[in-house]
Amino acid sequence: MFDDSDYLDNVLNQPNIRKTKFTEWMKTNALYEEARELTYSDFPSKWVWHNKDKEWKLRKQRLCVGRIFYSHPGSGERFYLRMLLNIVKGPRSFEEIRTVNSVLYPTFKSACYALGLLDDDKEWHEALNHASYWASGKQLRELFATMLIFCEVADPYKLWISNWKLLSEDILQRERRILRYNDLHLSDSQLQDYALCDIERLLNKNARSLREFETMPYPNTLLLSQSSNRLLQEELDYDRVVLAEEHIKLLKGLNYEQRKIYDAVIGSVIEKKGGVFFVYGHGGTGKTYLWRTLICRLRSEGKIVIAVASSGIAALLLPGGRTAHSRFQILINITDSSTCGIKQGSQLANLMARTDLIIWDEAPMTHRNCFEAVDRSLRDILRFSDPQSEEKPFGGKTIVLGGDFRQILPVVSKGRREEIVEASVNRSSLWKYCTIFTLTKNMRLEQNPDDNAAKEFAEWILKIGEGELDDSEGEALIKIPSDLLIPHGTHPINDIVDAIYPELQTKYTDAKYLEDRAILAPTNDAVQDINDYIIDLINEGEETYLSADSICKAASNIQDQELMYPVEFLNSLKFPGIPNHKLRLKVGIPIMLLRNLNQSAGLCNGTRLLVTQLSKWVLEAKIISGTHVGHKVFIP
Ligand SMILES: Nc1ncnc2c1ncn2[C@@H]1O[C@H](COP(=O)(O)OP(=O)(O)OP(=O)(O)O)[C@@H](O)[C@H]1O
Repeated sequence: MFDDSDYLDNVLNQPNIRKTKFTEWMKTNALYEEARELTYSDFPSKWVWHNKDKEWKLRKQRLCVGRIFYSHPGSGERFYLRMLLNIVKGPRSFEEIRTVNSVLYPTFKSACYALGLLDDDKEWHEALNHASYWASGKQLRELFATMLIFCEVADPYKLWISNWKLLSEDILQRERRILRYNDLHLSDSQLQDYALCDIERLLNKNARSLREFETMPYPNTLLLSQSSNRLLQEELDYDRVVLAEEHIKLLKGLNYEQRKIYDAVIGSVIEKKGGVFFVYGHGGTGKTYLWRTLICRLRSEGKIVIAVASSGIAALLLPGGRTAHSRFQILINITDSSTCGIKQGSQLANLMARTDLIIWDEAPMTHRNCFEAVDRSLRDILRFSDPQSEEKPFGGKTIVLGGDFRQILPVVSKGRREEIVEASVNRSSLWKYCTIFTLTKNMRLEQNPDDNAAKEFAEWILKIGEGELDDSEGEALIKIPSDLLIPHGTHPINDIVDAIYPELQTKYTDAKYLEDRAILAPTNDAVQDINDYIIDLINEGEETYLSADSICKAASNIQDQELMYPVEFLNSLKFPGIPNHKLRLKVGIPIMLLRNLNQSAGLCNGTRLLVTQLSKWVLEAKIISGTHVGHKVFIP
């Protein structure tokens, strides 16, 4: 305490003036082991500040929430120190606050960066650099394209120009091999052109282009034009002999119901009659098997089949499958008068014009507006080559929709039951054109006819779908048979992990063991608890990844929004589909991707992978589910 009239020197020389809550916090950390388990923001939850003695003492009662004074991002080191105080536990000095993984950093900002808390291009430079120890030039180009699409790189040109040598290190050898000319020499600008060409193609597969990144150079158009019909080429680039052989095998296996559908669809394609078919069958009735038979037959004859599914993970089960949204360029915010983003005269429009069959799996999951948008777009594109197309559903193409209405219906945000039903494909004006086929025989059970438990389960689940377990309309309580439940004792997480992953510590390196099991949890918090528990069981070095969260400046014009949303608040937010601020990983653990990173490489929302190497800025993982099992990929 001091008065206005006191001399400044006297005030500054008071014995307690140098003791602040903050400096005493570090002193307390030095004195008490138990104090060192808390961050500065958590400290008041267990310790209380005694202003008279200028001392922190252990709290005896009541819980308390700590709050650190706000510091504006423009205030430099103070802002970064504040950021660290939400993370660092128990430091005894300023130096310890700036120490990350035993390295003392010169500034709080550089320590924040080392922890991955800053959104800065330096991290993408380092990710490419780290990955170059493990990855080939081709894999690095894929990583670079992923960064351009998903990582909001601030200066793509700088990233390119500082790393182009790494990104093109395999190109000279590749071209020598292709041209069978061992003395081939390529100049730096030619090497850059080839690498940029590859990157442009990778971006095109995700409906993006280098042209969108203003500072990035565009490759020599002559080189690119060698693959001008890339989309068509991709769809025609199948080994017809292998497909023909596979088709013979699959065709022999078709059951009566599948064969009837096969004949109807093939007839429609061959006679170019067009038509909309809907194949309705519950899980295991052989829809995917039927799609594969149709696809093998037509592709082996050089015909084009576009195979799409409503979700990325279902698309992976189809040979050459993509999500419907990405293949048809369907808008995310779709209305009942939308069309797709397919431009007349574009490669995609040409591909559509040449398409013989469209297969759309899991159709009941998709909003009817999407089918109607594709229908409108196809009529519009095809009327140039055949004016009558405008009058025909889907412009006269043959289209097969498949799925099961007992499973997931379209997601209507905060929608009531009627709204969800109204959004389904069978409420669309196109439904009247549909020829409906039903598959009833569970072929999955046929493979193990003696597995009575599987049979009972399949019957039970079907009864739920048919509403036969309860008479009530709408919501109902379903009693789960006791043999399907995991009995739990005092530690439910331990019980569920033990039941699903027995002997985890010895078996976690076995990809098959991991591929066959999964725990589904209803909330992110439950996922976090289970993940933390499992990660602690695995005896490997751990790497922690923190997100760099900030408010999108374009999203609103509110002044002082940094003040309203301090960083630790943003970090504490948890959203479905987005990992929490802190992600703990170890080599050997299975992970699931939450974005459609690169569908043609099998990387989509739901793909399961096994972590094989970890660096601070990039991780290497092996795919363990879908069509690209065994492939190694790099994720920034
Ligand atoms: N005609 C058939 N001959 C032999 N095996 C078949 C046949 N039809 C399906 N199967 C096999 O039965 C299993 C289930 O089939 P499939 O995956 O095609 O069913 P589905 O209807 O797509 O199932 P879900 O809806 O659960 O994805 C697969 O292992 C598949 O290989």
